[in-house]
Amino acid sequence: MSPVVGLWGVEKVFGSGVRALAPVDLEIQPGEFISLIGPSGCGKSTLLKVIASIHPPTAGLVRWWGRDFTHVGSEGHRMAFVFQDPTLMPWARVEDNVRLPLDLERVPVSTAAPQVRAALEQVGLGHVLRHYPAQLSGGMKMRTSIARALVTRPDLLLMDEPFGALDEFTRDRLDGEMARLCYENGLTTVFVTHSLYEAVFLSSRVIVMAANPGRIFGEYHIDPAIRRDDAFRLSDGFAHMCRDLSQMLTEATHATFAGAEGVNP
Ligand SMILES: Nc1ncnc2c1ncn2[C@@H]1O[C@H](COP(=O)(O)OP(=O)(O)OP(=O)(O)O)[C@@H](O)[C@H]1O
Repeated sequence: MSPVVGLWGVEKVFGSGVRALAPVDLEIQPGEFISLIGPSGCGKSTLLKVIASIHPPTAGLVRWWGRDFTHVGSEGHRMAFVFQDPTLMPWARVEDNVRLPLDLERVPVSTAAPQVRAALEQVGLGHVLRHYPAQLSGGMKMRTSIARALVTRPDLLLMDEPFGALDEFTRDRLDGEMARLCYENGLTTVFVTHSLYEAVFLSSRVIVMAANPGRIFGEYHIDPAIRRDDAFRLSDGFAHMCRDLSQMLTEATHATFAGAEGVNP
């Protein structure tokens, strides 16, 4: 079976000359929850945007469900992106914000309404359909943004540090909700984060990146069958995995500096 997304020998050099991605090989399998983590500037967002086809690669091959990007968007091959900023329309009610992707596809409002309600219920916001963004907390705004991504029933969810701006308590709660949502539905997810605790809590595979040039340094696997709940967060196993990953991140950071010396003498 083809991976959901496959990248082979993918490089990205920006017009400024910055080599954001050295050759990257990555195959994302159905149902995986992958986190991208690594030092600032190592190309996490760039890699996510290449996967989203927001950035075309400079070299290499990317395939979505075994085909080129023109096939993405059809039933069974849908992708959605969640940014760090919830980017809600302030003048529109929550339900209208969430309906936006369906409006853009010209889905009739009567057909869209149950999908909008279901997406909002998935993120625990079934009771604020008629609210405006200004009436929501930061966590609720982000949940609305996630509902807007879920409303198209994506097969691949891409998230660029979605909870980075939230307080730790809200973030932990949203992590728990995301884990439940993604694992229960077998939703393939790629998630950029700066938090190794968040990466361990959420992921079935953590990709550790190094910088100068941006590249994959290593990966860390976590049993997808583990229940992502408070008991897991407090367990010795969790602490052990965080220590392992922290060690790998330290090595990636050293490799970053070694790489920087090599690339920019
Ligand atoms: N649109 C762009 N044009 C030029 N250079 C860019 C662009 N986007 C990113 N870069 C550069 O590419 C490199 C990788 O950036 P990227 O944002 O992917 O890293 P990151 O790992 O996500 O960083 P951070 O953790 O700080 O968010 C950086 O040197 C950055 O300055």
